[in-house]
Amino acid sequence: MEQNRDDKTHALERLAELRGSIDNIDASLVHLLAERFKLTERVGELKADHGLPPADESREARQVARLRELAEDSHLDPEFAEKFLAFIVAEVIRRHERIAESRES
Ligand SMILES: O=C(O)C(=O)C[C@]1(C(=O)O)C=C[C@@H](O)C=C1
Repeated sequence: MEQNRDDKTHALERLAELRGSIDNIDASLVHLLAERFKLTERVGELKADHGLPPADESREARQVARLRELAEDSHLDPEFAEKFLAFIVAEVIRRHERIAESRES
């Protein structure tokens, strides 16, 4: 009984420790994403100013191939890495389109 309580206390301590590290990683992800969106904002402005299309499928294909390889090397599911990139890129394209529209009006 006493042993069970010790085990559980230990497990809860370990859980809090792991969650602390997860929180740090989540913070890094948010910071990295914010930096990425700052850069893509500049890309969107450049594209709009020079009449370039918001999306570039050949660039995306190269990014997907590269990320899938990196994911495999890091033991991350490449399907997940691809979906994650697609989710971000879709939002970037939406923002590029908005910038282009605002230049037109
Ligand atoms: O590199 C570009 O041309 C971008 O607009 C950036 C970006 C990206 O988020 O990485 C977004 C849209 C394009 O289809 C390809 C890549």
